[in-house]
Amino acid sequence: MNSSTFVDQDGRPVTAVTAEEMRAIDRVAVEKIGLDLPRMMEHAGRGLADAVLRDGLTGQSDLPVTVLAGNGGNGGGGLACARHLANRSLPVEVVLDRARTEVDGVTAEQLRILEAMEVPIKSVDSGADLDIDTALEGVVVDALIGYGLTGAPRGAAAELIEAANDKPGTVVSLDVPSGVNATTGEASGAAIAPDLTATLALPKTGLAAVGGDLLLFDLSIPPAVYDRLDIDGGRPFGDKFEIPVSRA
Ligand SMILES: NC(=O)C1=CN([C@@H]2O[C@H](COP(=O)(O)OP(=O)(O)OC[C@H]3O[C@@H](n4cnc5c(N)ncnc54)[C@H](O)[C@@H]3O)[C@@H](O)[C@H]2O)[C@H](O)CC1
Ligand SMILES: [K+]
Repeated sequence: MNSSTFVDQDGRPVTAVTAEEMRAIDRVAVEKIGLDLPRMMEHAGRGLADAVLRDGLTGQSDLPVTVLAGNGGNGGGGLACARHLANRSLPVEVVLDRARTEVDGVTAEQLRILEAMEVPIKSVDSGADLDIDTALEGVVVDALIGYGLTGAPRGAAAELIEAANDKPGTVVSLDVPSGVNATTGEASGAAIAPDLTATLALPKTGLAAVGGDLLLFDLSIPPAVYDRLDIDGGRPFGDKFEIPVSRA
């Protein structure tokens, strides 16, 4: 995998990064620049909402958009997206892959905002109030797992991935389809087959092996971060905040 795996609309190469490189980019952004996770997550959530709203995806029916969320940075971006959609009067509901009490950190902060907004939040763990099949009939936003995947998806995350794939509706994944290894593109178990992936900062190398459309969203990471790591990040966004990207 190299920088010519992806190109922008004008055929210019867009650098791809592995999960390890992206983790290093995040670390330098936080530790050396002070660009903290909540700030980046807000960009992720807004970009994802924008991806869901484009192409009139949500105009297809009155069914709620279901945001599937895990407990990491990916889930937190999905929850921020849910806020933006709800603010546009779209019916939105959140399905967590764990009990509410098991969500922590910045992701729990995002969840508390949604609770205050009275956005419906269900949890696979709460059993009785969730029928997975009927919950996934509208557009599905996949924010269960991103580049933090370890091994094949387990438990409720695996169940939700399979249920989402069984539905005919549109699935939009945040950063990487859940269950797909961000570096290799391999899926060693259940993996989302997305219609669209909204990936962040730079495409992940593994996305070369994934189907569906690709949009790249800016997280506002300064070029100095890439310079410090000797990664040729380029300036893929030009004067935009998001660009379509294709597999070369
Ligand atoms: N600067 C950035 O790139 C930003 C990225 N964002 C998003 O954050 C994720 C990476 O976040 P991280 O917390 O490191 O990990 P994930 O959310 O991808 O995954 C952790 C999550 O997944 C669960 N999990 C992991 N493996 C499994 C498994 N085999 N089965 C079941 N569940 C699994 C784990 O329990 C956690 O719940 C990146 O992809 C971006 O989407 C930020 O939003 C903004 C900054
Ligand atoms: K995901």
